[in-house]
Amino acid sequence: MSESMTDFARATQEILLAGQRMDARGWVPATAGNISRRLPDGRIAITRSGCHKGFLKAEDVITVNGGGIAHRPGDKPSAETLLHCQIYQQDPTAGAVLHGHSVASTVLSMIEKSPALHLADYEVQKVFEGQTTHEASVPVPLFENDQDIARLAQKVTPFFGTMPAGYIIRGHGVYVWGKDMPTALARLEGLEFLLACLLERRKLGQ
Ligand SMILES: CSCCC(=O)C(=O)COP(=O)(O)O
Ligand SMILES: [Zn+2]
Repeated sequence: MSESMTDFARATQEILLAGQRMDARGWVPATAGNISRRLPDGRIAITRSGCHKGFLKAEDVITVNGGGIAHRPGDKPSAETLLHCQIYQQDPTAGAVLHGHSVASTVLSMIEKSPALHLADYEVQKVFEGQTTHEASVPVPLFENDQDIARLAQKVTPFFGTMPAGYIIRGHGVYVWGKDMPTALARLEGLEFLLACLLERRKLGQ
């Protein structure tokens, strides 16, 4: 097996396990969500469009170039591939990207009319990039949903460097990334925990 095949096989296993974990938490209902991993040679391993992320098979992971074009003709990558490519392009440290559609991210982003949610006073916010204290306020930008993913990506571009917890697409879901899959998963779990806390507090009228 060549070195690049080994990297792809390892990334594929990480993507399959991440899909199972996200499914177990209820964050990728039906065929929602997508998952990717940057390979050392610059290719991006990403889920095929339309697969259930809890039941991914190795053949459901394919590779695209930095512009989101599949290396193998006929392969159909995630409909949101350009958002993954954008993160890898804008953040050279990013090695894994996770996108989910949790109840909390969907409901909160539809209730909240301002352009961001703010996470403050929670110990868990230290899971995010550069965060060392609960005393900080971590903004999570909210972008309007758009079926034109290239146009949506343009709206996100100016925010890179200011999104330690990722971002949310209104009525749609979260995007989170990290240097590797464990880091991205930890950030997703941290963000989803905090969104669930915010939702509980809203229900309590706080
Ligand atoms: C049924 S969810 C609608 C599409 C979506 O938002 C998503 O995350 C999954 O799309 P993909 O093409 O990656 O399967
Ligand atoms: Zn989606």
